[in-house]
Amino acid sequence: MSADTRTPDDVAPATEARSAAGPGGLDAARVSWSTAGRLILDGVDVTAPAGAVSGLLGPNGSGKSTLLRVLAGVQPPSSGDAAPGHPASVVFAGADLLAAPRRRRARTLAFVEQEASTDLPVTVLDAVLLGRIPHRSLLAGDSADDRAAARRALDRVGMADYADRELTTLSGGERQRVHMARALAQEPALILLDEPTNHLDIAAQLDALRVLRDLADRGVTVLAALHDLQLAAQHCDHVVLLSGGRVVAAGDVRDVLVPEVLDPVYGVRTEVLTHPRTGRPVLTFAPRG
Ligand SMILES: Nc1ncnc2c1ncn2[C@@H]1O[C@H](COP(=O)(O)OP(=O)(O)OP(=O)(O)O)[C@@H](O)[C@H]1O
Repeated sequence: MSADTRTPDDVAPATEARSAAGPGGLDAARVSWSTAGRLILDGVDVTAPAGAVSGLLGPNGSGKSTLLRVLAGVQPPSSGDAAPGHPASVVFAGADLLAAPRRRRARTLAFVEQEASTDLPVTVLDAVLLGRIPHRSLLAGDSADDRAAARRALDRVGMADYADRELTTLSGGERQRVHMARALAQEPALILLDEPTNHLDIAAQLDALRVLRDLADRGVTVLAALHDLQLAAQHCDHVVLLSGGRVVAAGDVRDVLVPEVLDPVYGVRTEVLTHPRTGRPVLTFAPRG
C-alpha cells in the first residue's frame, strides 16, 4: 500500500506545539471520560512516537476502547475534574486533532474499531472505497486512483479475490481484514486500531502486525489496543498500560512488560524469557497464589 507521511498541515495549529512523542507523533494529555457519574478515563496522558508500533494494553474494562474513541474524535473527552482549567489535548504532528473539523481529521487519521459495523449491503471493494472519501471533493465519485488505492489495500491484507463479495457474507476474520484495508486505503499519517488481531488466525495475526510494522517503517504513527501481551512483546516498540482508566506504565516494551508491572495489574505471575533469535521478551503466565 502507499501510506505516506504527510503532516496534517490543514489541521488547526496546536496551542501546545511541543510533543513528547517527537515530531510527527501523537501526544495526548489529561484525557478524561465519564458516563453516568462514573469516571472511565481519569486524566490519561498517552504518547505514540512516529515511526513506531505502539501498543495500548490493559485488562478488560481498563478503558482502551474508550481512550481510542476519544483520540479518534468519535466521542469528545469529558472536561475532567483532575485539572480544572487544563482541558484535554490531543496533538498530532504539532496540530490539535480535537479542534480539527471532521473531514480534515479523516485525512489525517484512520480508526479501525473493534467489531466495526458490517451490516452494510455493499461489496468489499465499496467498503474499502469508503476510506477514500476524505481525499476527494464532496460531490465527486470514485476515481480510477481511488479504485487502484482500494485494490492495493485489499491486496495488502490478502483479500484481493474478495473485492466483489457482499461484505455481510464474509467471516469474522475476513471482515476484520477488510476493515484494515479500508484504513489503509485512507492513507493515514496516524492509525488507531482496536484489537486488530481479533478473529484472525495466527498467520493472519502475524500478517496484520507486519502491515502495522510496514506503516511504521514509512513514518506512520501506529497505536493499537492489544489483549495479547505476547504479541505486544514481539511486535510493539512502545507500550502504554492502562488499569482502571489510568496509565500505570508507559515506555519501551522491555521496560513495561516485566513482572513488577504486569503482576499487580493482571493478578498473575509473569516470567520473562528472552527470545533466542530476536532478543525480545517472551512472557509466560501462571495464576497467582
Ligand atoms: N457507553 C458506556 N456506558 C457505560 N459504561 C461504559 C460505556 N462505555 C464504556 N463503559 C465502561 O467503561 C469501562 C471501560 O470500557 P472499555 O471498553 O474502554 O474497556 P477496554 O479496556 O477496551 O475493555 P476490553 O478489553 O474488555 O475490550 C468498562 O467498565 C465499560 O463497561
